Amino acid sequence: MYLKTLLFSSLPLSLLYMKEYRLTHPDVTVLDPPDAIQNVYNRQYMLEDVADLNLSDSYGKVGVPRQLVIEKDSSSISDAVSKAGLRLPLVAKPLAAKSHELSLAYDKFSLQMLEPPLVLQEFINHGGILFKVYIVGEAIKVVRRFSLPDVSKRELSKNPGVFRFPRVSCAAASADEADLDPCVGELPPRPLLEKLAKELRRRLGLRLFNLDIIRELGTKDRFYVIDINYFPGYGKMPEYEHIFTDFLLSLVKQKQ
Ligand SMILES: Nc1ncnc2c1ncn2[C@@H]1O[C@H](COP(=O)(O)OP(=O)(O)OP(=O)(O)O)[C@@H](O)[C@H]1O
Ligand SMILES: [Mg+2]
Repeated sequence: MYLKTLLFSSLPLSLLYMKEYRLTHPDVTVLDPPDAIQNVYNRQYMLEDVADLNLSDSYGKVGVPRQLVIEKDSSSISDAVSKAGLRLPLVAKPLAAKSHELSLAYDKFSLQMLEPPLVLQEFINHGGILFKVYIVGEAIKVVRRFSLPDVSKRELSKNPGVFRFPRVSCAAASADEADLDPCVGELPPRPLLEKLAKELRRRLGLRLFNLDIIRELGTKDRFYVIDINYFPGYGKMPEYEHIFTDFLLSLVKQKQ
């Protein structure tokens, strides 16, 4: 059966056009609606659904790092951070998720060197390992990646300043083959990920996305979602050919 599908990435221009197009072409399957996609393009809102979900069961707890949005005025950042009670170090991320110029701020005084608009997020030590959880409709695939190393209290006092760091996902090698400490490298429990993916599919209104998840150092079951990407590089997902084909076939079946 012939299935017409559309993927929309050039936002927000396509938004209006899409709404009209959907009305005039009801036979076309839209994989994910542009307004839902747009929500995960802004770091202020992208993690809101994870925070609201506040998932906690016998397999673990999933939250988001505490964060603060700074719209403008870098001189006010230090006060805003104190007021919000955020702990250093902080990861500074541009508000627009398409920009990847991230930095790590070690001390309060250098916060004024940051350039708003940005999101400041508490840095969570996680043993330098990150879990990329790919979601394709009902399917979930998890891979391990090397991530930023932990920051000790000693380093924190010895290294004042703001450090820009390169795009970690481009540099990071797969940690799947690495000989890792089981406390750090063990994949998050499958039932927990299934629950999380199911809820987020519904709340975000999306079918094609990934989650960057870390496990807090020294814990077995305390997880944080630090980033959500729409339509990530599925080429790096093992078995993507089967997973994607099955996904498209399931759409055909639904249509029938
Ligand atoms: N709150 C945090 N605690 C600890 N490490 C973090 C935190 N936020 C980000 N990182 C580290 O910084 C990296 C990049 O962060 P993030 O994924 O939010 O940025 P990004 O620009 O969207 O990157 P990418 O496109 O590579 O996913 C993460 O892979 C992780 O190593
Ligand atoms: Mg990321």
